[in-house]
Amino acid sequence: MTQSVIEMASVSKRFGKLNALNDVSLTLGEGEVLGLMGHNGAGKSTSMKLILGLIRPTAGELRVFGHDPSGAESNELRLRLGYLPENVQFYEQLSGCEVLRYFAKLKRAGLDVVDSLLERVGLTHAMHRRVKTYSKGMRQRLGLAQALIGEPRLMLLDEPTVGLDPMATRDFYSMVDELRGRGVSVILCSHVLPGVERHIDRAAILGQGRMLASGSIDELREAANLPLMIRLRSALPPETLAQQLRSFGVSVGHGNMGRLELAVPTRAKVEVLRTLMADGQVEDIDIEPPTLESLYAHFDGTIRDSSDTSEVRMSANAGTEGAVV
Ligand SMILES: Nc1ncnc2c1ncn2[C@@H]1O[C@H](COP(=O)(O)OP(=O)(O)OP(=O)(O)O)[C@@H](O)[C@H]1O
Repeated sequence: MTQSVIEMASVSKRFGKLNALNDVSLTLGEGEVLGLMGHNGAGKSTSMKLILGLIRPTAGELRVFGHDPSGAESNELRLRLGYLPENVQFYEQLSGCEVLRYFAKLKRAGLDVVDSLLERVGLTHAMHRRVKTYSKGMRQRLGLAQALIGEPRLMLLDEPTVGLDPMATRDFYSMVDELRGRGVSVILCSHVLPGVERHIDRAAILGQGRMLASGSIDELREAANLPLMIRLRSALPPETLAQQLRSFGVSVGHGNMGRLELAVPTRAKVEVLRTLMADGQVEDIDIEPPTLESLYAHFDGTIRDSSDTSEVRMSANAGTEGAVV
């Protein structure tokens, strides 16, 4: 059992009459990476600001490294945090190097870290150029470098890959893996980040200020009970396949490039594969478990579909687009 870096118990945050967060509980252990997801206005940034100690909860208990983040130790505590805000802004007239030196001084870190951080985020070539000449992706890289100053033990990254090209996104996730390997805890905050699931230990999905679901991807898959997709090419007509697989609760639809798409209840996976392979008619096959995007859509949909937002349904969804049966 790792030590808790964040303990949030039944936290609510009101802004006037608006309930931005409602009875939210969350824990984060040492070296854990959490994907915090939710629609616009779901309460992600509010959660970040609470953890940073910039605002206080209206109700509930919040501890970061065992302390109240807006209490007497808040300044010391923040030295252990790295924060990349959404839409990061810098002093436009300063160079990238000067920006990092400025933040290094604020964080009481040595200035010698600046060059290596710029190299780490691929900005060495532009370090003496003014930030006003930087592209969106370069600003985002500078923001990441800023968040890494002082070797933080907890990183809060709000929409970290916005503006990054595919190579930079890949480098970013390698950095997350490396941080995790060093025992740094990370919260990645986003609507949904494509490709993030391999790099997170757990996901937490917020909707209208409530925690809709949280757990490992496997736990979320189990709770959502979404079908896995099997895409295949077969010599058999779709109707025959549908007939063969009906008793397993499989629905068969048409996919791209003449392939068939089978929505298969997870519990029936092995039996379905056995049946498909038995007659030797399958020419090509791919199996795709429910993605994080589909899990997010599922849990987010539960609250959007529900008129009473205090009661969240976790219903199974075993349908597929364009089903032929
Ligand atoms: N300082 C504030 N005063 C009043 N309302 C606020 C304040 N900050 C946030 N809110 C409201 O609280 C709710 C949650 O906002 P929050 O910024 O946490 O959402 P979010 O999930 O980060 O959204 P986004 O994805 O758009 O960044 C929203 O309805 C927002 O308008």
